[in-house]
Amino acid sequence: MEAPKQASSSPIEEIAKLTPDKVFSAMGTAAAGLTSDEAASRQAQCGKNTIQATKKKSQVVVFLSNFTHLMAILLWVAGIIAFVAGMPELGVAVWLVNVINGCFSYWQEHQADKATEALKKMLPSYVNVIRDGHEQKILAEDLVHGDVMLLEEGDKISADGRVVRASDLQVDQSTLTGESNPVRKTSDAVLDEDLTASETPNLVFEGTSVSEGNGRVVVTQIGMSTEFGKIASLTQNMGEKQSPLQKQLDHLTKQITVFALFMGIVFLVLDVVFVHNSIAASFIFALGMVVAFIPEGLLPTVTLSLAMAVQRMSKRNALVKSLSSVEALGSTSVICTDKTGTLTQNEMTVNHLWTPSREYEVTGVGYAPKGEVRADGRSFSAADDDDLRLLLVGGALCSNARLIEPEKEGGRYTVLGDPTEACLLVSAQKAGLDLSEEERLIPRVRELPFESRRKRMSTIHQLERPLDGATRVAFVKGAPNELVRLSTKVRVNGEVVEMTDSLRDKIMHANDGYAEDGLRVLAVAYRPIHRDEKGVPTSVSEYTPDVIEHDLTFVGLEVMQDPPRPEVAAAVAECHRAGIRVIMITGDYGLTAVSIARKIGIVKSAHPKVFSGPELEKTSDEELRKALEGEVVFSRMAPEQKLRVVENLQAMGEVVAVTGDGVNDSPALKKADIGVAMGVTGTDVAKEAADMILTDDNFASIVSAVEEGRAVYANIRKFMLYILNSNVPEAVPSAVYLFSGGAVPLPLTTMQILTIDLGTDMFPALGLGSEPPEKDVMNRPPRDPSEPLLTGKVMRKAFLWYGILGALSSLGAFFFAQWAAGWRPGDTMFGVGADLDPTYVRATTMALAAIVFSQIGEVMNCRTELASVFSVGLFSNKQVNKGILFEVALIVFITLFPPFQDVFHTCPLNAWDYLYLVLLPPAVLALEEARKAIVRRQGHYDRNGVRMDTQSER
Ligand SMILES: Nc1ncnc2c1ncn2[C@@H]1O[C@H](COP(=O)(O)OP(=O)(O)OP(=O)(O)O)[C@@H](O)[C@H]1O
Repeated sequence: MEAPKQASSSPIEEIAKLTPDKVFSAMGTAAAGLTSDEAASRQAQCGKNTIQATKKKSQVVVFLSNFTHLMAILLWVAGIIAFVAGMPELGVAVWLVNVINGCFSYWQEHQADKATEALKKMLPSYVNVIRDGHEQKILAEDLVHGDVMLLEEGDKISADGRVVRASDLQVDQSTLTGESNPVRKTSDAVLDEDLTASETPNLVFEGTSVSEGNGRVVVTQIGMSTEFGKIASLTQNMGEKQSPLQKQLDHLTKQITVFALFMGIVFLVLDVVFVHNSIAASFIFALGMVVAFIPEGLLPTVTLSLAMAVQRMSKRNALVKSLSSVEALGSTSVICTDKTGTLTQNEMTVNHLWTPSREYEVTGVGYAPKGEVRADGRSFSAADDDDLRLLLVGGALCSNARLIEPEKEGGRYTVLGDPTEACLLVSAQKAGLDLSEEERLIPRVRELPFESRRKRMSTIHQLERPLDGATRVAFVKGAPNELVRLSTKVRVNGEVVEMTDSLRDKIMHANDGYAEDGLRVLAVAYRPIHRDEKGVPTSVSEYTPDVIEHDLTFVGLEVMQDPPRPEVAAAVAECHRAGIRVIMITGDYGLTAVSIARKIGIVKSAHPKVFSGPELEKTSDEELRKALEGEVVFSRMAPEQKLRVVENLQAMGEVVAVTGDGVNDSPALKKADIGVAMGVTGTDVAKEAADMILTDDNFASIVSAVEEGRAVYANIRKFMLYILNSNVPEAVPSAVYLFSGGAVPLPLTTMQILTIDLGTDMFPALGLGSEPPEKDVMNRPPRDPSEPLLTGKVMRKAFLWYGILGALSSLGAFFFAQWAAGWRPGDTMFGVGADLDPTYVRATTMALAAIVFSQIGEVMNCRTELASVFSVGLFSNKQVNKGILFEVALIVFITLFPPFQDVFHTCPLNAWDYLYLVLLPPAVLALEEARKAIVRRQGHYDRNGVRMDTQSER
């Protein structure tokens, strides 16, 4: 083969002027594609087909941004004030808080970025090419110029290329041109010099997608030399948008910061008025309060817990594309799901064949062509029965799937392509047909591809031996009611007869019988095409469905089994417990749909409302919404109609997740709160429009993702509950000092408050972000998306319960130390007017240590909302355990070593002190466990927080 040429040396316009056969030689390739060796050598020369990321935001800028936001600036200023007020060690400490916080935030963001980057790599894109003479699936990044790429509806185009074969090929070029109407592409040479590249009808471009038809393309440009590569720098600069939760938190953080400033001013004034301290000393005191209240670390922790949830979801087969989807999943209230492949196994086996003259049984399971076709107590082969033969040949030749033989003896047969089509190949082989021989005798000359809207597909074949007097035939297969409607004749006992109403009834009666058993039925018909027929163009390339798909001769039915996935019934029941409705929207026939829906528990009533596509057209939005309030199944739906259902559900206030796989599903996927695309069978276009991709196409994975989504939200609440509650034990001792007019010396110094904020609180809090979903998380109704993150309930629990427990522990420790040294009520306390009094130092050390130890109990309390923490395992969260060890080590450390004792106003503690301290966590834990037990008993919940009496059904 001649030396490789990227079309950069032969301008794209030149390629457009060539006829298809010349294109091959110009690109050093052939209709049978490149050889693997040639492709490898071209890749070695020109590199991989990737769009290199343009310059990302500099890491230095990203790092520095963690030190320049509002809160950070406040802390910088606070440090300066401390210096000016003559407390340099405090200034250094405040700055240190800021630096550590900033580094920590940067690290968290970096982890979150890494997690999302890793996800992107989990969904590589593939392309079908011809190499070494046969069709293969390769990674898009391995495309080289000269590759012959096969395009089908829904494919994303992965390189620039010249079309060499097109069958109704239409391409959506909106990513390049902004024009959303699909553009028709042809393989003919283009001589018009005035066309721009994107206007040239025989060129296709990277980043665009096939909206209809199929075709073959010779790759002319890859990677950064494609048109898309050239403009990639423009699109890659689009920043990640903040999710609603992140926005809410940003806002909340600002509000709390303002509140902290307000509290600081109040404490300053009170200090001056009540304790008569100097303004400088009061400033320092107030500063401690401000720093204590500012919720540092809230936003990055939330970002990280969202990212961690995204990672956990990916392990459960759900790839989420943005962090905001995690939240929407948490509040999903309706899941609209299709049936085939999502609820069912999509491993089709034809188990019955039906013609107006006979019903056949087909034995054998799976895709192995082993089994037989039986009727009237004997085995039948295609050669025995003309109608049977036509049914099987028509079905098999009107298919694009391929059966792949197992590599090892005894292995499983697999399929390439649509399982609905693959099983037709299997049934034909079971009746003894040699399909490659049939393809040779009746070659396909054109395809009118399957469309969900038409619910059928046709292929046109050239005949050696005329059929019904014609030399061309169209095999049509599709939904039985559609084909019956389009048929004017029927094959009965080898003869062609006129279609009558009674024959129609007979066919539909047979169809309904199968459908009621949950079986999927496909009809096969044919249309002889006479050359001189009126209205039929002479050129096959001009055949359209309108021209071909009418006046059909009905042949028979292929009936296939597609059993529900075993895990789906439990997942549906889980949805119902979780207050989530499941609505089936399928292209399949109503009776089949209802039968499957009943088997998996989606419908329970005897006569659920069934809306078919055509019926929906005639229904007003008002009627539709009324129907949506009850049990309803949507059948024979065109993908476009999903959009209307989604819009109406959203108008009813529901948060909707919708599944889809085809090009036409995109509008509904985009409109949905959570668009869910199928990773295996979905088109690239659907995957691009979706928010989440199921790597196993399984409905149960959506439910797992919802569970994770709910857990994230719950964890963020737990985290906030924890970090807010410690504000109370930090503030109350200072308030006691203020309102006693200084008679009670300050139980916690400003440096000690910073110690809690800076060192001890952060790590256990982080651990709460990785708490796995609680057992009852799917037993609660969906979260109202408008509910604020910080509800009155959370604040009451944080401030009035956990916070007060912490404050009592801390004040108790302070007074305990004073009392142990001989102080009695009425006496002047140790430390009044004497900052370095040893008893006072011990008492403040105890006040500090008591907060840290009571926080150990609190973090355990925060881990579950209602369930006993023992039901999830007291030490089951490793992150929390590490956090606890860290905080205890830190507190022991700063009490033991003299330089730290000076800075933190601490001293070593004795055995009695430690006895007091170690009693705090169990006490705090026991009190909260008792409270939870009472609430559980009142509400009839079990130890796991799961309601015992009812399963909430909606
Ligand atoms: N490859 C095909 N060729 C011809 N007809 C088909 C093909 N696949 C499906 N059909 C027919 O078209 C109908 C609609 O198909 P569509 O893909 O929209 O939905 P579905 O596969 O039945 O189910 P779901 O919407 O739940 O995935 C099917 O019920 C079937 O009768």
